[in-house]
Amino acid sequence: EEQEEDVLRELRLFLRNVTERLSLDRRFKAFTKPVDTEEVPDYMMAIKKPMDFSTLLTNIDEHKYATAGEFMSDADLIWQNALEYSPNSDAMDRHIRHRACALKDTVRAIIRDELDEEFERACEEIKESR
Ligand SMILES: Cc1noc(C)c1-c1cc(NS(=O)(=O)c2ccccc2)cc(C(=O)O)c1
Repeated sequence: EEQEEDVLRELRLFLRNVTERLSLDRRFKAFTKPVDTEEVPDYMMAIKKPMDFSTLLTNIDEHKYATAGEFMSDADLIWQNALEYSPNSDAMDRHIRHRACALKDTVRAIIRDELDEEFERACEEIKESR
């Protein structure tokens, strides 16, 4: 009903705000759009579920996330994929791994500081009731 739609609208506003703030951080520029398979031809063979900030925003707009937890699972894919694809000791891989680790810590810090536990529980109850 209406109150439930109000909660889900507030969730989408919060998730868009988090995603947009991450997209503005210069450290995370490589995560703003899908990895370019022209530039990185073997990427799709190595990574089964690519993810990036622009795809997160599209998913939010398509009401794909019923809870912040579901959003976190996709947001975590971004840094997990980067660690998986860039495991080597060369400078480029180390660079992307540092950014991936910074992204992991930044997402967790934002959610811990800004997501109200009661609000997330309300989203989970709406999801269970549907
Ligand atoms: C993310 C990610 N996961 O694996 C890799 C590798 C990256 C990643 C992706 C991008 N953006 S891109 O796929 O459009 C591109 C790749 C190569 C040349 C020019 C553009 C940039 C960088 C970067 O470090 O600059 C790294």
